Amino acid sequence: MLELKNVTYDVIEDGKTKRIIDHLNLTIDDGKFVVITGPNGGGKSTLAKLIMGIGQITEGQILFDGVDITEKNITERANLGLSFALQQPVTFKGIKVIDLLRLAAGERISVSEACDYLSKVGLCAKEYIDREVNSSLSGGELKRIEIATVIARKTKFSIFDEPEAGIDLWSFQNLIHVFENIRKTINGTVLIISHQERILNIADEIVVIQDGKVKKHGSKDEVFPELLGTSSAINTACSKLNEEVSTC
Ligand SMILES: Nc1ncnc2c1ncn2[C@@H]1O[C@H](COP(=O)(O)OP(=O)(O)OP(=O)(O)O)[C@@H](O)[C@H]1O
Repeated sequence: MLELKNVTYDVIEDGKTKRIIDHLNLTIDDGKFVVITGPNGGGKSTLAKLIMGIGQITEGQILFDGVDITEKNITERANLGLSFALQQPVTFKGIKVIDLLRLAAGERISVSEACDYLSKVGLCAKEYIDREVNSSLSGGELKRIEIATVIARKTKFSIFDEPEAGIDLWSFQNLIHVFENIRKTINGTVLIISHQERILNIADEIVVIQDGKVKKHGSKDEVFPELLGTSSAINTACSKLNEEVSTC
């Protein structure tokens, strides 16, 4: 279980304190598939990073399985079972895709196992397995490779920050199947930041973050209808429109 208690995060901008996360309380139970959504700039990515230890909270407490991880660094949190796929994935010059997947899995997995992870995220494995994880890969390819590494880690708690970002509409259809599959097969907890209706639609719970606070948290059936007509719904409508235009 992940518990955020009174979590506050301030930064200094132009000499002034800017509050990004504001006394936020949130509990995420084990084994849940939770989607965080909300307006741009509401604090979702910042919150995900703070859970992973990328940045130190100003006030409050973060507990993971009852252990206070507030002061723990990224490596310690990763070792306790947290994984994170960034909104903007990073490159690893000199490291091949297969090496990265082996590092993520924590063992020397076979080429065929590594290929399975790549296939899960819709990549034609043999074309990528020996590629270097550098800037020669497109944003969408890097994103999918990063998602594959998080799947390979098989940790208790996986965070995906906007997995749809930078992924084309055709691959997005595959990605939905990836997350539907993760939902069915994963033993741990999954926390996804997303604006996409199809991802929101497979959630157990939806959390709406706005102005650094939890505006709403409840079951999908409770929260989802209220989101219709908001930016999330508009994003979806735009995606559908783009899809129609591109198939013309
Ligand atoms: N280090 C920082 N210094 C100043 N402002 C910051 C910093 N980090 C985040 N912010 C601001 O905090 C707010 C929340 O940012 P964040 O990226 O968490 O939003 P978000 O909800 O993930 O948005 P989006 O849906 O657009 O990805 C934004 O206004 C952002 O500009």
